Amino acid sequence: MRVLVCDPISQQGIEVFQAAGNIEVDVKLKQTEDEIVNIVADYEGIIVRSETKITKKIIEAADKLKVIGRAGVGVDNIDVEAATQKGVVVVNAPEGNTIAAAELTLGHIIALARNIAPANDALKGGTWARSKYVGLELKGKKLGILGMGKIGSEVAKRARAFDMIVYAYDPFVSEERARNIGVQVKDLDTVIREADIISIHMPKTKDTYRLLNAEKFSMMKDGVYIVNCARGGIVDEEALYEAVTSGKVAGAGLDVFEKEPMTESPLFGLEQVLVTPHLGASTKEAQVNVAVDVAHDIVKVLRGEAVSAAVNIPAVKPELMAIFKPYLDLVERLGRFIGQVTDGHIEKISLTYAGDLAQYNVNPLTTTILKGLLRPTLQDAVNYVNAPFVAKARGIKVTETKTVDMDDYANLITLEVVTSKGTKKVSGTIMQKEPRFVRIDDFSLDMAPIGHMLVMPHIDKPRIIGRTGTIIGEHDVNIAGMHLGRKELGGPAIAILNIDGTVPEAALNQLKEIDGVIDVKYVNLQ
Ligand SMILES: NC(=O)c1ccc[n+]([C@@H]2O[C@H](COP(=O)([O-])OP(=O)(O)OC[C@H]3O[C@@H](n4cnc5c(N)ncnc54)[C@H](O)[C@@H]3O)[C@@H](O)[C@H]2O)c1
Ligand SMILES: O=C(O)CC[C@@H](O)C(=O)O
Repeated sequence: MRVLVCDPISQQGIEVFQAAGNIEVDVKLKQTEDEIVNIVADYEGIIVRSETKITKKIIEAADKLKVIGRAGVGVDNIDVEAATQKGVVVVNAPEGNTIAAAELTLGHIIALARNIAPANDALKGGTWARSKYVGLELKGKKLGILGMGKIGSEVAKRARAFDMIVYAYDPFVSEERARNIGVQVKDLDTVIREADIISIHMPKTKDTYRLLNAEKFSMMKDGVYIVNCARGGIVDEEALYEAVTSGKVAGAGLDVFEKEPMTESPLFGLEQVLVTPHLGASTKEAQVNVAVDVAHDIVKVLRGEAVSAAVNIPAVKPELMAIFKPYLDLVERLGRFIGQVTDGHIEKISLTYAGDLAQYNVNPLTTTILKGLLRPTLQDAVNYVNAPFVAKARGIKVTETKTVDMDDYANLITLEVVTSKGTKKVSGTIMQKEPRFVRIDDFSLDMAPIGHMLVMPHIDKPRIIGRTGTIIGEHDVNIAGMHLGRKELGGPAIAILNIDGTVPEAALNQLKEIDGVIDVKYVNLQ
């Protein structure tokens, strides 16, 4: 078998293939898409870091390809969907560079606070400028961490060692876990308003793209520092330039950029901006870790063994697959649904399997529910293999209850999620081979969990549904179906509307204003 290495990786990673015996390695760096397309049909495996993009065109030309390995965390340079469609496993190395990225972040923070880069430039240019470069002490300052995952947590621990007050914004971090490492969980706007230094450690997703923009900069303290060692694009670079030149932002440390490689930017002309060329993972130790981790997983995939960090393949044993197959789709939808209707930090997830399924090891179903639930926020960082680990690492308690007694359905799966803002529950089953939701909170209903929906808990009274239809119609959104559930006349009720597309924010706000409507959530289960 042959593995193509497209970006430089540590020699120890290559030695893993040599030790495996029957795997030949070709290192071909800095190739264009077309050059890779021309040779990729000869390879069973590919390894990249962040430079080379493994596009749909490459994947489609890769007839023998079984696995793509990312020596690092982010798989945003790999078309995972195209790989999944072609049955190619994508593996990454999610932990090997955590410390390296956390340490570089601290490097940026200290360098900004003490003007190390401009003072260095001035002195080497012949200027002994002591009063110009008076800095700030970190002790007692508030560090606002956006994204308290692996790297954010390590940054927090190190900041606590500097006696900083650490605030974190991350919907998937429990307050208990944050407390254990001395971090206070806050909402986004509080972190933005109160932090002296803001450091980004979240993935780049549609929710985080340009999260720090002109509006957010205007809310910040005067003289705030911004550090981004996560992904380019989370900070709006033009807005940052304006904020630094206006003096709102005292300085910024950037390891990542919206377009990479980035060699020219107006930001490079500002002495308050410290830049590094995506060096977060670039330590000898991290490069050995990620290359060795990903090489071991590639060898396992090529040998047909289970892997620890598959990004796109469910870990379901073949003999259980036939039984679980219809339920995997159902439970993923249960998870995705709850993931989009809950507010607040998730504290506890309870799963109940009632009926025939209770006699089996339902781990694959639980993992799939967790993956569905965490995916809207964590995106590629959570997969079928690591979802339970990711939930545990965030201090989320997961309990599983099984009961074979079930009167109404052959099987009923119930997912209940307790967050800092309340409890939400949804139950589903398979009817005539199709997934159905049959209970939401305490309301019985029967609906196909597909497509776009509006979920509206409300008080059962006239004019709510009519007014809803008018508002949705005014925004040119077509209603395809509707499901209502209520317990008693005039009491709490729920309306689920199937709609033919997304709903503008303005429509959601108008719907929330209707007298009797308790909440409105847009849910996408496409
Ligand atoms: N500069 C580098 O070389 C380098 C090296 C390693 C990782 N990274 C990047 O650093 C980032 C963090 O990596 P990690 O290993 O800690 O990942 P992680 O998955 O452990 O943590 C990411 C955290 O972000 C949170 N999050 C996701 N969406 C959010 C949102 N909308 N709002 C708030 N929080 C949100 C998640 O809940 C999670 O806890 C990633 O973007 C990764 O690609 C960069
Ligand atoms: O490969 C690199 O050096 C960057 C890695 C880093 O951005 C990651 O996501 O792991």
